[in-house]
Amino acid sequence: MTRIALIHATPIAVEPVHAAFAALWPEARPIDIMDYSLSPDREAAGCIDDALTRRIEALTRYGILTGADAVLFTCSAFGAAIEAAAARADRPVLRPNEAMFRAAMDRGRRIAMICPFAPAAASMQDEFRAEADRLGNGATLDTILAPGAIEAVRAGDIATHNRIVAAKAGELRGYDAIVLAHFSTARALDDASRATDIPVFASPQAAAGVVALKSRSIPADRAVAQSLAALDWLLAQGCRQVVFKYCSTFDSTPQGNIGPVAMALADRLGARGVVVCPAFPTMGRTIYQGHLFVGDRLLSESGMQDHPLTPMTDPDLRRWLGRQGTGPVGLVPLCVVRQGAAAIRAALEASDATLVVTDATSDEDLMAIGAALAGARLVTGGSGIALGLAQNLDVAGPGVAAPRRTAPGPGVVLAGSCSGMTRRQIEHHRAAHPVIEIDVPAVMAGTLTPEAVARQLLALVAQAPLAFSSGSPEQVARMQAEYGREAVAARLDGFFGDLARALVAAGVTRLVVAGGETSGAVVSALAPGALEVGAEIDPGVPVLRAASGLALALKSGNFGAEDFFARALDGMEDRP
Ligand SMILES: Nc1ncnc2c1ncn2[C@@H]1O[C@H](COP(=O)(O)OP(=O)(O)O)[C@@H](O)[C@H]1O
Ligand SMILES: O=C(O)[C@H](O)C(=O)COP(=O)(O)O
Repeated sequence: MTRIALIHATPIAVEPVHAAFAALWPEARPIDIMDYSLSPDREAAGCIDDALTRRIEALTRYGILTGADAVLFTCSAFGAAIEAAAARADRPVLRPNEAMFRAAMDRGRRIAMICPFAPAAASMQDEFRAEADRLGNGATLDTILAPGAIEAVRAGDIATHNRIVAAKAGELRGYDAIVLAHFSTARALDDASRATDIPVFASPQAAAGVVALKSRSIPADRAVAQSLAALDWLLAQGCRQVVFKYCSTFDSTPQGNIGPVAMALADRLGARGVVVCPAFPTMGRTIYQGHLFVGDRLLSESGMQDHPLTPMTDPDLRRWLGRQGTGPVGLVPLCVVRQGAAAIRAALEASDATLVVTDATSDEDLMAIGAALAGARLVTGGSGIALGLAQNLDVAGPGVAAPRRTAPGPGVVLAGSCSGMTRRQIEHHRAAHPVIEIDVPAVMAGTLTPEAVARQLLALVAQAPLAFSSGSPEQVARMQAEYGREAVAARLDGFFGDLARALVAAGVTRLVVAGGETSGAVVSALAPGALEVGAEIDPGVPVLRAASGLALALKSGNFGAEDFFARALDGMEDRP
């Protein structure tokens, strides 16, 4: 059982943080280390002096001596000292505000912090500044003191505390998010959320993180290194379950990257019997006897055998992983999955293999697999695997925020996927909108520039134009034979990235992108920061909104119905 040393500088933080653990992570064992002189001493010192810094370090060492897997400070007034202690510790040492600040910055740049304990304000401002600088997002934090609130809670009058904090929240205008400064203030989260339309965040509840990598088809050693770095970061945030998400068509080559990355993550986490389940039944991706199907076809006959970067020529997931050097791979067959969560868990635990392909042909199977994975350190799968994982988390969340608004504005479609579905969607779009074919040989020869295509698109922007590079398997094979697979992909990635940048710079506010790699290139070039997930346009493809107001739909080549492009652009329009 994971042991977390909680270090409290004030008694008023104890109850909220325990309540948060009980709700969000009941399997953990939080232990309390209390030095209630810290908070008044901090107030008297007026800053984090040497003596306080040494005390924070000693407490961190003591927390580790108790055998804790991580140390969490519950008082917000010691940021720099905690950072210094963390640098010397051999396991995660966390400040209370890290996750909350990031969650708030995901909502936009203008953040307000309601702060009942004035001496904590300066160091929290510093922490916020450091995080905003690290992310380069230009976020600003205004501190709003809430006189009387801390005194009320110290006197046990929670109702008054909550009323004061909520009243402050209700007065705020023009902010993208409000954060509540201390663990003790989290008590007022519900009241404050009711008092305002602005999303409100508190420390204990803001504790989830996603890292999006573009590692599907880069060299395996780089994919492993990037994934391990992401894992370390997530562990440092205190994450207790890590999901390695890959495509539900298992996009990879005999060199990787799913097998090597999954093995490296399992090794770092000491995990065995790790589930491998790319099933996404809603999209026709099912697994039976370890073989992946797309609709009523084996994967290798579904069109994926012609994929430009990751041609999937073998539907046997165990054999495919074996070619990627994973060693023997286990199987939990459908007949066991149908016996339910306990049987699945027992089968995974009994397996000698590190990786275990798990059959699933329906959403009910994914729910049972999800239940079996409660507490598993590592899970791997397509996006469908998430279906059954949420039930293990009793997360109310920090309140539902009002969706971001997109200024109605010009919309453009970019297609780099060569999948059959994308090519049909392009033809469908052509019937009512202008469609421009990007001349790939001219791109490779350097005679066609992204700026030229941007100019063509912008001239037609009122009619929802589309530009595509998507070629038939024969055209793709010709380009690759002439220039090499990686060179074509890299050049087109760069082209789409520059094209998207030029379009957004010229005022495009709605962008639909077809193709996973192509979407990765566009997002890397635009660097929009965290994206808010909105309504689902078609299964597996939501509207995404950036803090800047830009709306995106990033579509796997295979996903979406034939009329997807126009519907996606339409779905991004804000309606009164
Ligand atoms: N005409 C073309 N010839 C060769 N390769 C192409 C062509 N058009 C696009 N590509 C490449 O095909 C790949 C498509 O991958 P991706 O965008 O991930 O789509 P999907 O989601 O269908 O896998 C990209 O690497 C892209 O650069
Ligand atoms: O066809 C598929 O299943 C896709 O390649 C896929 O899995 C993409 O998934 P994503 O969730 O859109 O990355």
